[in-house]
Amino acid sequence: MNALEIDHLNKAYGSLRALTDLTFDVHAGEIFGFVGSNGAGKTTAMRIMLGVLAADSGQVRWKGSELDLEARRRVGYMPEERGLYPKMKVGEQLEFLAGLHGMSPTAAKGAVEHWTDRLGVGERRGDDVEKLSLGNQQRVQLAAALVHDPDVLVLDEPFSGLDPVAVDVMSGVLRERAQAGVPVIFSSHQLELVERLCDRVGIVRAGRMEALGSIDELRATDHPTWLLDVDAAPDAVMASLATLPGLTTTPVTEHPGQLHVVATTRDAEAPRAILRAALELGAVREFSPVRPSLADLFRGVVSAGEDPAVDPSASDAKEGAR
Ligand SMILES: Nc1ncnc2c1ncn2[C@@H]1O[C@H](COP(=O)(O)OP(=O)(O)OP(=O)(O)O)[C@@H](O)[C@H]1O
Repeated sequence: MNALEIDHLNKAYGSLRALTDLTFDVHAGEIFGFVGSNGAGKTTAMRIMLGVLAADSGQVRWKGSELDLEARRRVGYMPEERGLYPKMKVGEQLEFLAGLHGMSPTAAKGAVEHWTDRLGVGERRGDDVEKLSLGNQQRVQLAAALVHDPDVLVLDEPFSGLDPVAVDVMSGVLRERAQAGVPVIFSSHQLELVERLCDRVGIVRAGRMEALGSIDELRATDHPTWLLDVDAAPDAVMASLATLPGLTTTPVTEHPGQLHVVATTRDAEAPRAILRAALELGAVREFSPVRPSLADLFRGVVSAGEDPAVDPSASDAKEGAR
């Protein structure tokens, strides 16, 4: 099987369970988005995939065989902590790293020229890494992950801190690598980007894989939601809908007067019942299904595990502070 398989990984740091039975695979040629709140376990899982951290149990396989040291040389990895030597020249450093992956000096030089040009840092090959802006250092870091033409790409937050042009360049490179048959997995908190770029997504919460699939597959398992705008007092609409079974209604913060109606059970009759109840109160200005974004789906998955006693805005504040 041409896939990177992550099979029942468990990992604890002392008494903290960082991963619990984490299982998923990334197929050859697909871009997989690995998302989750801060501390959900993404970096831990990616470090285990690379072999820089040992799992307590579970396996990582590539093409059906456990990833051994030799196979790991064929993986391109972009670590979250970034790992470039600040006082070494960009070109020399990349050639050195390519050599560690077994490339000849001539092949390494050609590959370094190719990738630095492709990633827009060709002009900086003769500069020390520390003289580059953080975004350009990140482009060099991606070049380091790509320079040995890896069979698998594992990238920890490759898009954080990049300007929109660099995001486009990086997205183009990942698409191109996937089209060449490479499984690409990357973590990110930029959910719009993940939604745009990825074939499949995995949402982790507290070390467990809580949702897995294409965005459309995740939408299909989500609770159907409608936007409702009635010419009547919102409180009266909410009170009326509260009498119907299996529905929860919340005001849309950005648009006073509009409501989101969520069906907590799947009932084909629900839209008709909502519309009937609304029409009894006033003219219906809008009634339409809401297509949840990945950010909406993510919030649903994360809030499903929240302790109701905990103020949910606290975790938003943490996300926003990143
Ligand atoms: N070396 C370590 N020692 C102890 N605990 C650790 C260590 N590394 C990570 N952890 C803990 O393990 C959990 C998972 O951390 P991890 O860095 O894998 O999460 P993450 O999903 O990558 O988070 P972020 O999005 O913030 O980068 C967190 O609770 C973290 O505090």
